[in-house]
Amino acid sequence: MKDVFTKINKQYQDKLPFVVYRKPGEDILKCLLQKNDVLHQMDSYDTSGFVFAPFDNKSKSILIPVKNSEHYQCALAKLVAPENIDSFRENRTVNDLSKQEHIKLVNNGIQEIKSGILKKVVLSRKEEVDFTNNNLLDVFSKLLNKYPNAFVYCWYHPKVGLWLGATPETLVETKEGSFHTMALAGTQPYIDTIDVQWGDKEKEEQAMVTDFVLKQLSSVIKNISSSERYTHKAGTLLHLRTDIQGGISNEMIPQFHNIINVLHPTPAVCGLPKDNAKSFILKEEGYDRKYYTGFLGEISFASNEEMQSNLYVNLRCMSISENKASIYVGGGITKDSIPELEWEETVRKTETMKNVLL
Ligand SMILES: C=C(O[C@H]1C=CC=C(C(=O)O)[C@@H]1O)C(=O)O
Repeated sequence: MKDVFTKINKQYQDKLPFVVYRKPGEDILKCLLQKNDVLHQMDSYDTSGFVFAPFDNKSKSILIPVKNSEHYQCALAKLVAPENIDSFRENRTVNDLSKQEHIKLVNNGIQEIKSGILKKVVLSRKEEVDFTNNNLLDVFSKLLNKYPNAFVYCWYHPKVGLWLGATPETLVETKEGSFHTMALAGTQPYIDTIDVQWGDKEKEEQAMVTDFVLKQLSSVIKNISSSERYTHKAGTLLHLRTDIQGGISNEMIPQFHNIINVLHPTPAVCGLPKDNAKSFILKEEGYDRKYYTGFLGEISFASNEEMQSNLYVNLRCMSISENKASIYVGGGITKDSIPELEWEETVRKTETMKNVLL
């Protein structure tokens, strides 16, 4: 692992693109080090590499191609068991201006829902904190250890920026003809147990995601089925989760971008109806989400041998520039949302990143 970290440090100092990541629950660290600083914008999925896609698909996704990169992988030291992660602690100071602005945004969202234009909208904000730790890989190691069930990554391109995250949400996994995704929504703090009750608001907001995903996929994925809804632990938070699976054949691979397009952005990060929610977000949020609530991960569709993909929604993430880390957080708004509680949920979500920074 030390060798891989040395190579990544050198790559970063040389201002060359790289990504280093670990899939949920695995103990293998993988990295791709691009040999030049070309910005590869993706036109199709008929390729192999690591995709980094923005929320707004009007901007193109970026690929670190396997073809132009050195790739390494190594075993990780034994991971901290998820049970050992601290429960959520209330230890935060509040920025009153951000709070007022977010509450105003949520109130606007609720109005739009009450007027019938939207059913659900996911509203977010960006919070800046000092980033004084100049050892990037130290922060990345903390993410790996604290969030063993998350997809943990550090991604860099000199023409785009530096991003880190630990996301609990899978967008799409395909392997040997099988397809898997999830509907993840609804949040409460983890306090010592996952045996918790969920309110109607959370159940409804998560059901909207499940229904949307099942409906969208029914025409493109074979034998689609879904699990019971259950509680999923993500660091110091809990979410409601439903697993959705089906079959995908090699002939469907050329249609892969359609599958992505019907799903992304799901109502877990955007809203319903999708187009109205997206317009509302782009107009009202007042900042650029960039790659937050986009997606990222491996695709391997260039050869006939090992066609597979592992893509995750970019949540619980931050971008870093100079001495500032920008932490991105949001939450699903429905007719039953209480603005003050929605604000508190975003504050709790910032802790996923703050836990490794402060
Ligand atoms: C939009 C985010 O979370 C989504 C995923 C899980 C739970 C969510 C919620 O309870 O609102 C969100 O839909 C975020 O973490 O910024």
